[in-house]
Amino acid sequence: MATFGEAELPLVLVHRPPNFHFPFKHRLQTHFRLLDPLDSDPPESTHSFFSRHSASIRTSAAAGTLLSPTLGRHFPPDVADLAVALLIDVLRRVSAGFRYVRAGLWARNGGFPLGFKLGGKRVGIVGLGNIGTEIAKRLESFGCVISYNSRKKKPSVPFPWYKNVYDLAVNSDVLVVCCALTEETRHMISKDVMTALGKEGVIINVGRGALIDEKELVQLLVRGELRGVGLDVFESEPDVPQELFSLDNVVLSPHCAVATPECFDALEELITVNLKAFFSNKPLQSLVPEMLSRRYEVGTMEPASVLDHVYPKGPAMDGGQIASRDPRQDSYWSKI
Ligand SMILES: NC(=O)C1=CN([C@@H]2O[C@H](COP(=O)(O)OP(=O)(O)OC[C@H]3O[C@@H](n4cnc5c(N)ncnc54)[C@H](O)[C@@H]3O)[C@@H](O)[C@H]2O)C=CC1
Ligand SMILES: O=CC(=O)O
Repeated sequence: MATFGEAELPLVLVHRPPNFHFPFKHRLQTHFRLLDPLDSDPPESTHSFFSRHSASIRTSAAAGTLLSPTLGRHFPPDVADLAVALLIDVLRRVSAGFRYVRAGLWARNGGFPLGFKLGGKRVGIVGLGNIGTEIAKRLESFGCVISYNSRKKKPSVPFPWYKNVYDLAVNSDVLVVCCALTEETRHMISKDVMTALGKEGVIINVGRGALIDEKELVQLLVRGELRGVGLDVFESEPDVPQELFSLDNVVLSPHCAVATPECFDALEELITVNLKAFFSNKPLQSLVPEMLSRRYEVGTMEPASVLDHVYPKGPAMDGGQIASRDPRQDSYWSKI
């Protein structure tokens, strides 16, 4: 069995969802020695890798666990920009107009069907967290009327709150979906909710695909029972329902709302700073609630049980992040 104890660089065990491809891995490798169970052949779960190499990891100099919010403060503006871009595209038919021009239909057939105004639309935000707040800020400045649904009314927020997403849909022209995916929120945008939004309704989803009942969404679109949708996320990424490809009122992007080089640079910087602070016993730049940010000293706990301790119910892998089930938090993730 390999031993990791003699590595000169601090040893970091990477715990990531399979579909997160860690764009800055090479740069982090100049500071840390990364052990990524998913790079094993065949790929392994973090738990089994941890157990298998437990003895070596325990004798390495820096046994401990670091969990800290990483993207949190960097990505919401980028995700919000894409959500607004999708909404403007659906309403003003930007991509559809491009296809029309490119196919030579403008010259052949003349005028293109009118798009719809953004200003004045009643936008219901599903999940007014970091991203939802950025979206609200942007859309308010376009003259939209904002309201939201979340588990609880947020006392400092001026927008009307709807206790359930159905009532939010009844009172909205647009639903922007950006809440965390949990057992509770899976398929929260159900057929009933979409029907309540109505034939002139638009849905934008930058949260997670499974927040929407995708089969029902496709059926409603095929039957012309929604004005349009803009989707960055899908239930079985990267598989996208084929029916969507031929619909002109559908705008699709490949789960890239967060993916700007600026965001990844900031993320890499934050991860590096946090890991360096961790290895030199200094305070982290970004902290998670106490329960998740403990340091486990060598020998005080079996490494495998550290993960069980941090995720008492097991990590909720939702397709792009590790979401905590801790009810005190809205969502939590760590890319490392
Ligand atoms: N498309 C992309 O590239 C990205 C997508 N995301 C997704 O966006 C989600 C939201 O991110 P943030 O705003 O930063 O998270 P956040 O934790 O700040 O906000 C989540 C919001 O969801 C709400 N929420 C949770 N459970 C709910 C429920 N049962 N009903 C109604 N609302 C509920 C919470 O009240 C909270 O306001 C993430 O969980 C992630 O899935 C995040 C980053 C990038
Ligand atoms: O969807 C991306 C994420 O960081 O979450």
